[in-house]
Amino acid sequence: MDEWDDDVAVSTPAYNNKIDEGHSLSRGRGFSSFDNDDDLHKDSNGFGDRRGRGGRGGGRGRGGRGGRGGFNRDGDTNGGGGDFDDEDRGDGFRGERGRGRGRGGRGGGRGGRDGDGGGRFNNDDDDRPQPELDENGEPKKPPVTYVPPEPTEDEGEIFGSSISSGINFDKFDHIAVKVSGENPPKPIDSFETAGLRKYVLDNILKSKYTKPTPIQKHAIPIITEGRDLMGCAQTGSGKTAAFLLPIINILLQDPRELVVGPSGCAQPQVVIVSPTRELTLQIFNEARKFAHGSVLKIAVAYGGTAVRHQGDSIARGCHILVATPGRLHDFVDRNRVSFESVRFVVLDEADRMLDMGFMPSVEKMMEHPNMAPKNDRQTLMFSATFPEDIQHLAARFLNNYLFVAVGIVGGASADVTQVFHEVTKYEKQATLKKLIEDNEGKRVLVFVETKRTADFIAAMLSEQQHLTSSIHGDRLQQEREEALHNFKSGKHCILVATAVAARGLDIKNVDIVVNYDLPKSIDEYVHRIGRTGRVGNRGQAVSFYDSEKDSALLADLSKILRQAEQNVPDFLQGGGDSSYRGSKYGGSDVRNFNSASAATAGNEPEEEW
Ligand SMILES: Nc1ncnc2c1ncn2[C@@H]1O[C@H](COP(=O)(O)OP(=O)(O)OP(=O)(O)O)[C@@H](O)[C@H]1O
Repeated sequence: MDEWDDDVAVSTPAYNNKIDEGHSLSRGRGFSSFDNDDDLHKDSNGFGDRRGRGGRGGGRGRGGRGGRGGFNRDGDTNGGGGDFDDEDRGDGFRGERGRGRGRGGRGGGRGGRDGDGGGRFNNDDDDRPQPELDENGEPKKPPVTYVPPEPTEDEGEIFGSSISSGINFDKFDHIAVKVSGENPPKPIDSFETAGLRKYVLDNILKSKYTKPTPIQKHAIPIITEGRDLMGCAQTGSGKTAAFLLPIINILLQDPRELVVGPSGCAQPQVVIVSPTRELTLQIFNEARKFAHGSVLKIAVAYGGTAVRHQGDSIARGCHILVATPGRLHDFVDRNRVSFESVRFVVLDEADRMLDMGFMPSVEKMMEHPNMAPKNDRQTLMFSATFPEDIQHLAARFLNNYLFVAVGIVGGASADVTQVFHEVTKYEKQATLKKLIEDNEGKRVLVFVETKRTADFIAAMLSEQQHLTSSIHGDRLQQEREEALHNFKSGKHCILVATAVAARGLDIKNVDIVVNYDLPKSIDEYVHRIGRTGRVGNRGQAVSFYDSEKDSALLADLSKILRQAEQNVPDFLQGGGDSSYRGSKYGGSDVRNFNSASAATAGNEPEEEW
């Protein structure tokens, strides 16, 4: 047994120990009935009407901070916790987020056993085997033994992962771009004239990229010239390659010795962090793709997997390490990874990485005694959304950076048609069923608010013979990867997901994104609907608007719709001030650089934001 595996553990609920086979009521997921529309939404009071699931408790919501407070060092979000607790952050702090999420859920619920008064079933009478408890009264966690499949060596698979660009790809060139900061370099026109090495160019060719997207045109020379960058461009517009290509090119152009310290402590030259495991894995595969055939070694570290396996691979040395913050710090704390040789730090989904939940992990990394000071490294941040308050927070990690905004900072992809249905919570199930029936055979990604709803909806659709998977933070990592694989491969046409799948995931042929539950923030909405309509392909987003629950989002939604030149339904009209911190068309740099150093291309702004 690996000592680390003891420490980095997940809860393995009895109901949840199979790999993804789709969902079925008969598999004992603990749903006693589907006529519980009411029950499905009743949990917002934080009480654990768990209907026999026995595990994740009711202490979510406001009561959610009562538990362990989330100092799970792995940030291993497989490990139960509140119903919203999905991402792979490092030091917990989940309970401090706006909505009072929090790991407290784990302690509180247990079907009412702990006297929270909420549970319909009193588990005193429950003769099912109860989990063994640890010294804190928490269910003892079995070690994580999941070893993910080895990354493919098959060229066809390596280069076949990209989404082919769609009919609107050329329209990217008409989006206004604003670059601010001192002395920005000129954007490139083509990959061929960007001074990239042959390896990199060959791999671009094999990826079937014919020309750079706007963010790539600007980011490639900026990074190549050694500058720090905050890059903001719409979902599905190639931000990953915008940082990977120049970084890989520099590592090949100006190679430095690959260092592995005493007892296998790797010293990566590039550290890329992202908020979720699946996104981390995706970036890892993208990095392997663009570095294919070269000497560069790429490694990955994310939670929910056996630590020894990843540790062994990292200990062989890596130029590029792609990681979730929790697992990264685990390796750093155990002297398996050191920041001594770091040349580049990349925060993907940077606004998420810098919000309250992840900020402690990011600070810990950036301010680690081994980490090169910001003048001696390049720091790069990317996202489709970059609220101004987060930009202020980001600035302390950046050195005289350039800010690139392609289109409106935080704007939705214009290639996604956004449709809204006004529904009550009681009508959501029927509306979803009809939508799925009307779109038989289409690939549909359904977002819900809670893990519990994700399981419920997945089971409901499976019961109706729609092959469905679900992905959320209570599923084992193996199940999560299987679910995603089944959806990507088309084995299952429907994937029901919590916020864990909202950002970054690049899945081919997602026809429709459904917001069964609308998210709380407009940025989250933009990321979610951005899972379709990528690289110039058309997509559709259908959102269920429940005026009782979603009215706080109303002004933001109507603004986002107008910005994307889409119809605003009557029920979304009005709504007072938008909380959305949109800015002038083309985005805004909080440093208020005047247009002196701004390079603008494409259409001029039509609307003030
Ligand atoms: N220049 C290009 N030509 C054609 N396809 C491209 C190009 N650049 C990237 N792509 C493809 O576009 C898709 C989306 O890219 P990527 O995932 O990097 O988008 P993103 O901007 O990071 O989106 P998100 O904000 O959702 O994370 C990928 O499948 C990628 O392979």
